[in-house]
Order: sequence, then structure tokens, then C-alpha cells
Amino acid sequence: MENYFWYVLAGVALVILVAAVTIIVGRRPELPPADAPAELPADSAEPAFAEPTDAELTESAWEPEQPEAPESRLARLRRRLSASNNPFAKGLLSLLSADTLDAATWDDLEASLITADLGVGPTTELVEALRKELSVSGGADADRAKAVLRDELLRLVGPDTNRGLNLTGADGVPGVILVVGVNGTGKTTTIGKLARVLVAEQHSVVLAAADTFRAAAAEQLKTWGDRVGVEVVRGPEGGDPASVAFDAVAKGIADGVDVVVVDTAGRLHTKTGLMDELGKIKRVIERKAPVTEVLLVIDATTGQNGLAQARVFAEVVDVTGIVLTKLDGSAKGGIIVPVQRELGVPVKLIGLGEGADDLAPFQAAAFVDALLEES
Ligand SMILES: Nc1nc2c(ncn2[C@@H]2O[C@H](COP(=O)(O)OP(=O)(O)OP(=O)(O)O)[C@@H](O)[C@H]2O)c(=O)[nH]1
Repeated sequence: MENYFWYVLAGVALVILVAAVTIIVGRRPELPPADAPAELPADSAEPAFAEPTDAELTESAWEPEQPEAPESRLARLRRRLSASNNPFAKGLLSLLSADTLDAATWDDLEASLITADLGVGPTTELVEALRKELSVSGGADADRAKAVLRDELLRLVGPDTNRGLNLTGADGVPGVILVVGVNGTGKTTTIGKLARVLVAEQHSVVLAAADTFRAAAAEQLKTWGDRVGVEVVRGPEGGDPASVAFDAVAKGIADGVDVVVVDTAGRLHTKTGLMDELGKIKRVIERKAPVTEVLLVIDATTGQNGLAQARVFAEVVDVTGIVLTKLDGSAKGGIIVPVQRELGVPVKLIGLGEGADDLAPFQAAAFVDALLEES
């Protein structure tokens, strides 16, 4: 009986102990794990879970962006070109309208042209032509100097060259644009901008992310495509670029689109490696549709060095047009002349900024006029 009493007492004590421990533990504030994000203070105006915004609620009604209309885009880009290269052109004009055109003035003029990346050969030609035209009278008035400079620059740039993109595929298949060039020159950005231009001009487009070397490149292209509602065909990172290009062209044919634009990796490992890779991409695409345009992208700020690298690409694929990027703010517009001359291919498009609509068709007369515009 006595034992029974002690058992009951021990049982009651145990129950009280368990209850006490439960209450104490229950009251202790729970500590967040060490790596948890800091909680908002209790009086923060921001709720822990923000209410969905109107934009989020209407996400299902998402509409692709409307790219800038061609006319306003061109007018804006012409102003930008003029603003970035104007100091150079003004310098030339003030030299040419000096009272006397002496040897020192011609030297200064030559130095300015070389600085603007016109290249030695074209600079010599231009200076010779200007000397012939202007030095007869020993000096020139500003208007005459400007007219002569305009004519000579235009002659160097090539006023009558056909610079249109060949977008028309044979027998109802899409036109195929293959975009090549050293990495970092602006290939992916150019393709994104080009897709916008094509959409603005009512073309239907598919993009191929055949730069499988860098996962971010495919992601970047997808973002560009999504913005204007253009399909982007991708493959696994490190996968076969030719197979991505093939799938994209097959999709373009199946969907009946007008143009397929193919992004490629720009690694300059070895010339043979590059030749194999680009050659294979082109061959595989052409099982489905002819490549109608091969655009080589060159960064205008890299000068002669960029030109030397571009030459390797031109040797391994038949380039049909050049895109000169980063012409904004570089005052190196002169590079257009040696680029065309050395590669034997016209500049067809120019990049004038990082903005979505900062790509313009290259027009020789408009370009020279923008350089010489009064501002
Ligand atoms: N200022 C300026 N920047 C540009 C222009 N075009 C491209 N860029 C910038 O150049 C950088 C490189 O562009 P990408 O399009 O990634 O170059 P990429 O040739 O595709 O490079 P990889 O994918 O590495 O082969 C980006 O920061 C672009 O915003 C241009 O016309 N002007």
C-alpha cells in the first residue's frame, strides 16, 4: 500500500514536470536558422506577402512590345551618329577652311583621319584628293571645303553599294541569316535588335540560339525574343550548335515564317576549329533551306585589331554583309572604309547603342551627311 502511494506521487510529479517544460519551450521565441533572410520589422509598411500588382493580375493579357517605327528610329539614330562623330568632322572642316592650307595643316588633317580609324591607304587617298581640289587657291571657304569633303568621303564609303539584307528564301522556305563574329562584339544584342526591326516591318521571325557554348547567350536571346513575341529555339548547354540551327530552320519552315536568324558562338580557338564549326552549321542548315545572308559583326571600337580578327571569320565563311556595332560615342566612324575595303563586303547595319531599337541600316549618304551636319 505504501509502495502504491509512492508510485502515484512519482507519476503526478512527472506529469507536472512535462507540463512545465512544454509551457516554457512553447513561450520561447523561435530563432530563425542562421542562413534565413532577415524578417521585416513588425511595424514595416510592407506586408510579408505583397498583394499581386495589377500588372501581375493581368499577366494573362500580356502583349508583346511594339518596336519603334522605322522612320522615327532612323531619325533618332541619325541624330545620335551625328552627335558622336561631329567633333571629328568639325575638326576636319575647320582645318580645311583655314586661310592657308600649309604642310602643317595637311599633317594635322592626316592625323585626324588616322585617329578616326580611316586607315592609312584611304587617308592618303582622301588627303590627295582634297589637296588637288582645294589647294589650288591656297585656301577654301567653309562651304566649298564641306562640299569637297562630302564628295570624297562618300566616294570612299561607296554611295551605290547594295546594302539590303537578303531575306527572301527560295521556294517558300524562310530566308536564313547566319550571324558570326568574335565574342563580345554584340552578336546576340544585334540579333535581338534585328528581330525587332523585322517585326516592326511585319516579318515573322524565328531565332536560333546556336551559341550553346555560353548558357547565358541563349538566355539573353530568349529575353529579346520574348519581348517582341518571337520564338527562340534552344538546345542543351554545350550541345551541338548545328542541331539547334537545324531545328530552328525546321520550325521556321513548319510555321511558315519569313526569316530565321541564327546566333553562333564567337570563340576564336583555332582557325580550323572555327571553320569546322561554322562550316557544319551552314551545311546542316542547308539540308533544310539555303542561307541567304551571312552577317559578320565587328565592334567599331576595336579598330585594326578587331579587323584582323574579323578577317579570320571572313576566310572561313562567305560573309555577305557586315554589322558595325558600338559606333555610338566612339568617333571612330572612319573604320567603315577599311572594313569594307579589306573584307570586300558592304557594311549593311550599324549599332548605335545598347537600347533595344538602336540598330540602323547603313546608308552611305545619310552617314556622311550626319558626320558633317552642323550642330
Ligand atoms: N554601346 C553599344 N554597346 C553595344 C552595341 N551592341 C552591343 N553592345 C553591347 O556589347 C556587349 C556584348 O554584346 P553581346 O551581344 O553579348 O555580344 P556577343 O557577340 O553575342 O558575345 P558572345 O555571346 O560572348 O559571343 C553588351 O553589353 C551589349 O549591350 C552598340 O551598338 N553600342
